[in-house]
Order: sequence, then C-alpha cells, then structure tokens
Amino acid sequence: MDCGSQTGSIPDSPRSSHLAIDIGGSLIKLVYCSRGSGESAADENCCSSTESAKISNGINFHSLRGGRLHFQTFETSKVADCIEFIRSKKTDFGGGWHLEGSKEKNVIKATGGGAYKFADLFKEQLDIVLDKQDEMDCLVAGANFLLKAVHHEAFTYRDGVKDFVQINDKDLFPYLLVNIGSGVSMIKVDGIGKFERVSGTSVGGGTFLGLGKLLTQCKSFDELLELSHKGNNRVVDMLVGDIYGGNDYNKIGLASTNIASSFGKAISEDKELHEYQPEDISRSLLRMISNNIGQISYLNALRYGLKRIFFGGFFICGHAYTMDTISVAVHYWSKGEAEALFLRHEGFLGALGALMSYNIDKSSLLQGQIS
Ligand SMILES: Nc1ncnc2c1ncn2[C@@H]1O[C@H](COP(=O)(O)OP(=O)(O)OP(=O)(O)O)[C@@H](O)[C@H]1O
Ligand SMILES: CC(C)(CO)[C@@H](O)C(=O)NCCC(=O)O
Repeated sequence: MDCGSQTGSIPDSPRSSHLAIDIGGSLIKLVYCSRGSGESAADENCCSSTESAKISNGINFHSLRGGRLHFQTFETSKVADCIEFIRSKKTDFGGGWHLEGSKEKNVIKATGGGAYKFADLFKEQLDIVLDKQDEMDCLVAGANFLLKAVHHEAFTYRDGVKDFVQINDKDLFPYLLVNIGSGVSMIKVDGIGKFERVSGTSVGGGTFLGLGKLLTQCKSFDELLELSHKGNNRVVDMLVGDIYGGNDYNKIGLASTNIASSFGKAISEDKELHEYQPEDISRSLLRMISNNIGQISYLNALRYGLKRIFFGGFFICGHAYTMDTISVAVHYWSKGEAEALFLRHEGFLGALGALMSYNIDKSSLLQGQIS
C-alpha cells in the first residue's frame, strides 16, 4: 500500500497520515500508515501490545514506498493502553487526524462494536471523534482489497504445507468470507461492496478462549494455544472406535479414529477436571471449535454454490492445527469440492476496510504496493 504516494493519493502534510481502528469483543486492531523517517519497526512493540500483535507484526510490518503501514493490537479489556498508544502517536501525526470534508479536528475511522461502546471514552480522553463504519462493510472491503492488491495473500493449508494461491482478479467472486473473531460471521461476497451476511455462530474464538480459561486455568490465548500443541484430544474426545469396539463404521464413512463426540469421554470416566491434562482439554476444545466452524462454513458454501471459502479473524492467528482442522473439515464435508483458504492479514480485515474508507485513491491502493 502506498501511503506516501507521489501520485498524491493521500493529500496531507508530509508527517500526517491515516489511522483506522477496529474495536471488537476481544481485541482492538489498529492500522495506520505513516510517512517519513520517524518510525521504525521497533515502535510496534514499545507499548503493551498483545503477544499476537508481536507475532503478527513479524509478518505484517511493511515498508512502503514513501511510507509505512503499521499494525497493532490490544486486548479490548485494556482499551486504556490503546488510548495511551494513540495519545503517544498524536504528535507524530501532526497533532491530530483531520478528516477530509469534515469540520471536526480529530476524527478517525472506526469499526466494530467498540466504535459505539467506546465513542464517549475516546472523545473524553483524546478529544477524538470516532467516525463509525459498518463492521461488515469493512470486513468485506478489507478482504477484497487484500485479495486484489496483495500478492501471496491467500493460501491453502494441508498437513503442514502452505500453498500460496494467486487469485485471478476476474475470477474472485463469488466467495464466502468467514470471519472468526469472538463470534463468527459468514458473508457471501459477490463483488466490491456487494455482499450479504448469510450466517453466523456464537461458537467462535471467544468460546475457545473463554471455555479454555475456565477449564485449564490458562490466563491468555497464547498460553492456551501453546498447551494445545502438546495435547492429545483422544484422551477427552469419544471416538467412533470407542463406541464400535475399535472398528470403523464404514457404511457411513466413519473411521474408528473419527471423533464421534467431542469431550464425550468425560461422560463415563468419572474423573474430576483436575485429573485431565490441560493440554488435552485445550487440544480438544480447539479441534471442536475449528471443526464446527469448518462444517458450518461448508454448509453455507453448499447452500449458495460457493467453491471458495476465505477464513479471517484473529482466532486463526496463523496457527497450524487450527488451519489444518478447518481445511480437513471443509475438504471432508464437501468431498473435496470446496476449498478453505486463509489470509496472511487475517486479523486486520475490518481495520484495513476502515482505513480504506478514508478518501484515499483506491487505484493506487490496488496496484499491489503492499508486500
Ligand atoms: N492475544 C490475544 N488475546 C485474546 N484473544 C486472541 C489473541 N490472539 C488471538 N485471539 C483470538 O482471537 C479472537 C478475537 O478475534 P478478532 O480480533 O478477529 O475478533 P473481535 O473483533 O475481537 O471479535 P468480534 O468481531 O466478534 O467483536 C479471540 O476471541 C481469541 O480467540
Ligand atoms: C456480533 C458480531 C458481529 C460482533 O463482531 C460477531 O461477534 C458475530 O458475528 N457473532 C455471531 C453472532 C451470531 O450470528 O450468532
């Protein structure tokens, strides 16, 4: 993305720039582009950003021709840290954010539920007005932008192998966008600005983290994911073989190793929670939620005749087991007809969409200048 375009796509003073914010149920995502030499990648980690921000900064930090695009996250429960971060950036941004065509001095584009919930707080603490952008509009705009503009944005993931897929511009629509945040939204996208939210489920990333915290005493998402690496879901899940005496149930296509019932082993074992390993619980939970989302996504793709399903949202976090489970679910249920695709900038679709709602030259944004 060219934030400091010499073609004049961002008609601002040399240091000023644009910042957009997506305030969700779990995480706040900030995207801002800046010009000049004052900033460095190290800036990204100087505040109390979450661990996943650090992870994502590793892959998401972009040097731009004449400017830079920065990505930052905060836990929504730590909105005060986000406010401090923005305050610290205010001087770098020439004292504020000026919205073209608006009389307001400090206005930033904001999406997600928190744009409503925290509007007064931003006004009181920073004297900033949040210019609310619809969450679904932003998710779709962000996804369309990335898929059209960014080389190697989308990839498939199977058995630990990531294959980048270059999507032909003329062959992008229609597709299903599944955004896995705290909750999950499923959106049929037919074109630029043409979409319908066709489904959703409340069993999403918030469920994984919430239940995970309750069941394992983990304190953070990263801790919970880390545990899942070491776990064995078969200790907790009831398999087809557990029911069928070690046999497959071939007639309906179920192998003995298939999960018959997530967490089903806990029914009969008469064990207390502390007698299970948190690693196994975390693994089972991650598998249950990813599998369920993969299945509902496939059903919606089938319902609308869509072959491609793009998955976004911070729940995915580039995590191998999550992506593998979702891919297997889509492949299994669709008998190989539909394909799960993941996005490198998965967690920032809404924030990027909000950034694009500034009056910036879209044609320059769509010339593949984001790496
Ligand atoms: N560092 C982290 N802290 C908390 N959750 C994280 C973290 N990293 C990844 N996650 C996962 O990402 C989910 C949030 O994803 P995302 O930021 O896309 O959604 P959101 O915008 O907060 O939610 P919604 O769109 O439903 O309001 C969390 O529920 C959790 O499963
Ligand atoms: C409520 C939103 C859109 C907020 O981002 C999201 O959390 C979501 O899509 N939840 C699922 C709600 C449902 O469709 O049942």
